[in-house]
Amino acid sequence: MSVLRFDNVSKQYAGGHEALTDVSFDVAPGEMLFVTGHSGAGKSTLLKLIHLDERPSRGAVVFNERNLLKVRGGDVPRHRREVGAVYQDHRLLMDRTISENVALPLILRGTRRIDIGKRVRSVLERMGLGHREKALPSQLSAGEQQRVGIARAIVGEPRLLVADEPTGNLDPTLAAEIMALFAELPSRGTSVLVVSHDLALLRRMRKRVLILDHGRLVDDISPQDLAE
Ligand SMILES: Nc1ncnc2c1ncn2[C@@H]1O[C@H](COP(=O)(O)OP(=O)(O)OP(=O)(O)O)[C@@H](O)[C@H]1O
Repeated sequence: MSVLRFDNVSKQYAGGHEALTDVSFDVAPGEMLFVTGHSGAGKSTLLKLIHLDERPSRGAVVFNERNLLKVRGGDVPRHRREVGAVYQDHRLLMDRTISENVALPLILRGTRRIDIGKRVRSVLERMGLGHREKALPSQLSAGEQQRVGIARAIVGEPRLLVADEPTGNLDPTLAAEIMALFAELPSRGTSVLVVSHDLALLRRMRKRVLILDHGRLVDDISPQDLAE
């Protein structure tokens, strides 16, 4: 069983541009992998299809054995709660405290108040932010803000975490720290798919790498091949 499967997926935008062509791959439970490629290769489009910001023109995106084409408009928010997302610009609510930001997905899900408190504290501890619960995002460094974004994405224990250039604006030490946090998630049952064009990072991480070129999946490199 896979967490995510792309079956011959193509995506043509309204203007006629084909951003993805016949893309097929599987993500296993507890797997971490990267997607890379030149600017315009189709990386963000691939994430948009997973997040249901866009729908495929042909083929199927299957998440947890459910064809996402069958997810109707009203069920899209529920699907999005099953997929944690981390962005380069982390999109925190600037007028809410760190713990309020992290609690948001649980509040939306209707989790009991007492459980929300426990889970938020626990995930903030894991991210090394236990002492900043009451701070506002503007009082944190860029790396800390990014960790809050990750805490918010994983607090609901999603089956899959997707991240779009999550270390793009961080220095190499902080980037390595964030990647180490991601690398821990598979052992907790969350698969992780990271879009990055940082080749040095990809080599260092030694995880599976999918390479997109003009919308086609041209390579699927296993960690063993990378290590050679
Ligand atoms: N809404 C849209 N309408 C029309 N064309 C689009 C749309 N979004 C993306 N495209 C085109 O689809 C192609 C793939 O775009 P996409 O954003 O997926 O690439 P990317 O690999 O994420 O690029 P980057 O690394 O620069 O973010 C590009 O040629 C882009 O211009």
